[in-house]
Amino acid sequence: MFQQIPLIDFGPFLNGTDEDRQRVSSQIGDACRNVGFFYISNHGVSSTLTERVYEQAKRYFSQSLEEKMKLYIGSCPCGNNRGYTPMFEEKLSLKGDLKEGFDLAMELPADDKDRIERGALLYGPNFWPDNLEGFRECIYDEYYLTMISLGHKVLEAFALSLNLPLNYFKSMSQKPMVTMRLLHYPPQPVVLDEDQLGCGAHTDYECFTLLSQSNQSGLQVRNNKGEWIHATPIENTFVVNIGDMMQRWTNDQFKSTVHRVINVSGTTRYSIPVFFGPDYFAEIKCLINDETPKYEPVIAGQYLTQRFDDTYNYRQKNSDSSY
Ligand SMILES: O=C(O)CCC(=O)C(=O)O
Ligand SMILES: [Fe+2]
Repeated sequence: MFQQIPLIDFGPFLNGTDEDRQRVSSQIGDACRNVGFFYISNHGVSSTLTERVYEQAKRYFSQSLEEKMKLYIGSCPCGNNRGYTPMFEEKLSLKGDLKEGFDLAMELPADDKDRIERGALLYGPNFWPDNLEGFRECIYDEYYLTMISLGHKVLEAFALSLNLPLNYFKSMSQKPMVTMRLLHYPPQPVVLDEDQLGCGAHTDYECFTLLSQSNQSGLQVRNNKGEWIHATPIENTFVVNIGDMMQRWTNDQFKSTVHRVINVSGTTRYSIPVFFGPDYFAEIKCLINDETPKYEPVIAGQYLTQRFDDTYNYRQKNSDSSY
């Protein structure tokens, strides 16, 4: 039963010896098995870069609704879930979430071979604003690509903690489905409508999430007693949490823990999650030897498409969930 979320120094994994990497991985493995959430410090991403991304997020969201709706996620040309999500569009709360977002993922051409020839429709280009100079460079060229590198390191730590070779996940994350979101939560009244939270109770869909939070608290994590534990922001850290694909992959060894956001800070809250999934065609199939698999194998991209279909208003007509 956890009462708090562990903080793990990731520096020795990045810069240390093999022994350091084993030690950090074992701390991470414990956190993944018992909590499903942990913070990492000394992750190598500069705080100045992160601050600049928040500045861009504020700049983006301060535009008029009309301007933002030009990039409405439901009208992105490739239908690959990129662009602007208005308030209440996402239905993790029954009445829709009290947040707006901007989604992007790996920049690939519209005629990407896997997309055209093999139906990997989540691949393709992003849906960028053309009126915000420097936005794309800061968000994508600098931050997104940095987070991809960090994500690969986290996958290495997961591999070691599962007694697998360090590079085990590498061949399955060459063209990874990594969605980054800029999120903006307006303050919400203290009297709560349980059906309308900043982000309703949910688990994440991919393998894991690297989350940066602004100074405002709001994120809560449910422990196995059903108590909500606050994931208070800690400066210069990322919150890392396991998603459903990793729980399936590890046959429930790693926990995809339920969490939600309620912004009662009285002020605006921003956060930047980066959801790290594997390649579209990676097979998510029990990787624990000598255990009976609890889940049917799934193709990662098909699984993720279904999860998006289930939560985004604009995709509801496609939805017929089997997960
Ligand atoms: O905003 C946050 O702190 C967390 C958001 C979240 O859980 C999500 O987008 O899946
Ligand atoms: Fe989440």
